[in-house]
Amino acid sequence: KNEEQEKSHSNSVAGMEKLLELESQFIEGFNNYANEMQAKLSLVRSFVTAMQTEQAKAAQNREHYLSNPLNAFALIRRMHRDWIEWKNFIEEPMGWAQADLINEHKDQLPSKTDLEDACVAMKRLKDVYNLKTRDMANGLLNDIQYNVSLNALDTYELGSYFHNHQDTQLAREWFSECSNMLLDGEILHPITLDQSNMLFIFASTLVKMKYYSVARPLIELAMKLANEKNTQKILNLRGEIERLSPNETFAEVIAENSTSLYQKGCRGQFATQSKLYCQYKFSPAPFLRLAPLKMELSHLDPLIIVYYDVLSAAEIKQLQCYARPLLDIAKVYEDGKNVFQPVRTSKGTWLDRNYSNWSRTIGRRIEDMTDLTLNDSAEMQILNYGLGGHYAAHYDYFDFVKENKPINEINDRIATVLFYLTQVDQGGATVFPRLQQSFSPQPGMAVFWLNLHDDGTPNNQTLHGACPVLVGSKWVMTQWIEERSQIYTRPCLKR
Ligand SMILES: O=C(O)CCC(=O)C(=O)O
Ligand SMILES: [Fe+2]
Repeated sequence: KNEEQEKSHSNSVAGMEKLLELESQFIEGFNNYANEMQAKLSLVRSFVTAMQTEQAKAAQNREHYLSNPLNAFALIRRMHRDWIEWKNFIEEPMGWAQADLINEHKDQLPSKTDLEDACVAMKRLKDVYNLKTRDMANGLLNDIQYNVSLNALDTYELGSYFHNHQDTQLAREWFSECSNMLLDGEILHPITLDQSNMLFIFASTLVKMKYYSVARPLIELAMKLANEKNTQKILNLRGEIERLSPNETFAEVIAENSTSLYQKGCRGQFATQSKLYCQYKFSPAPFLRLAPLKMELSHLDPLIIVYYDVLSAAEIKQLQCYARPLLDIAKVYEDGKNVFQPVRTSKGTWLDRNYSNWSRTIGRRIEDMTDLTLNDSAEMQILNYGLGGHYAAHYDYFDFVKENKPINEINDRIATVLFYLTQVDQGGATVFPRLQQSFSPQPGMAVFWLNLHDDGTPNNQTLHGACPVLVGSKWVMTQWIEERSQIYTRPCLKR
């Protein structure tokens, strides 16, 4: 199970590039397979033609034909040798190299869990952004039409997943999309030759699941395409649908009025407040006199400050190059340890600030931005989100009160700095639902906020989350800053 989570293909867009590369190898293999078949086919065809010509010559008068010693000798030789060789030729296995190629990479292929995660991510996108199933299937995502659509097999997979997970309303919607595609002439399975039988099988599955109204038009089409062999069973199924369909139950469609503040934020529906003010930050480092930081005060309690152009394009490239080969499933802290949880779907890696000169520079800049020290703080974490990748609303502090820790062991995360390395085409905002604040990623921008009150207790107004990425590859870097080493510069105040 653990190993499977390490792979978790859908959890990072950059991580999925490996799959695309692998598929390109498979395609090349299949192309070779097709070429081999074609070569074999043309050999067979030319042999058949030659033999037919010979037969035609003989047909006029067989005895006369065979009375020529050349014809007689050739026939005997052919019948002794050639046909056996052709038999061997036919039996020669084909496509083994290609099958081996796939077999060798079997454990790099997405698992059942990966596919299920991907289905869950599709539902998350639908729910958070209030998308219609039909629009999703057709590549219309939040009013932007992409030149991409799902095919019948994709929609069938989603229908089956939601059916198996008791979401019959959603299952019906995806099966209906699948059915519409089939009625438009799409093929459900590329390896079936008998279209009518394929429709029959799909319709009987739908009948078993009690989606009679989705099955009905399919069975009509199957009837049209039927051959003698399957007419009777199609007729039987049609009868069954007529008999059962009055009992069909439709799940109640829940009116869309329960939009949470989090969802509103993700949809960009918070009233756009004027940010408090903007200024240049010239201190504490003398260097800032020359290159002040552009900051925008966004919220006072908890304090939230946004910085613009605080990472250069070159630094962003460095960070991504460093992280790309090291991406591993991101975890969350729970009961004293770090574990994988579906509330956080991304891949990431840690970066020691002392890794190199450029990382040290970034570390110093964080201290300038925050007026805090990073002594004893954890490493920086670089993250890349995947299909519908998100981080559900959470706090960055630990809340040791809940954990019953003695006071001298308490060292909480006083602040967070969240850098955006990329822009996200759609979705992927960071939302503070209780403050009704949302931030859309822009490369080089950073959000800094304090997680604790001045007396060191957790400020639950800092609840925040990363909205699912609808379209894009979202890269961020976070620095969680710890409390205790701030003692000389920022002593905690009594309430
Ligand atoms: O990626 C984001 O927008 C937020 C990430 C975050 O909250 C975290 O990593 O703690
Ligand atoms: Fe966070």
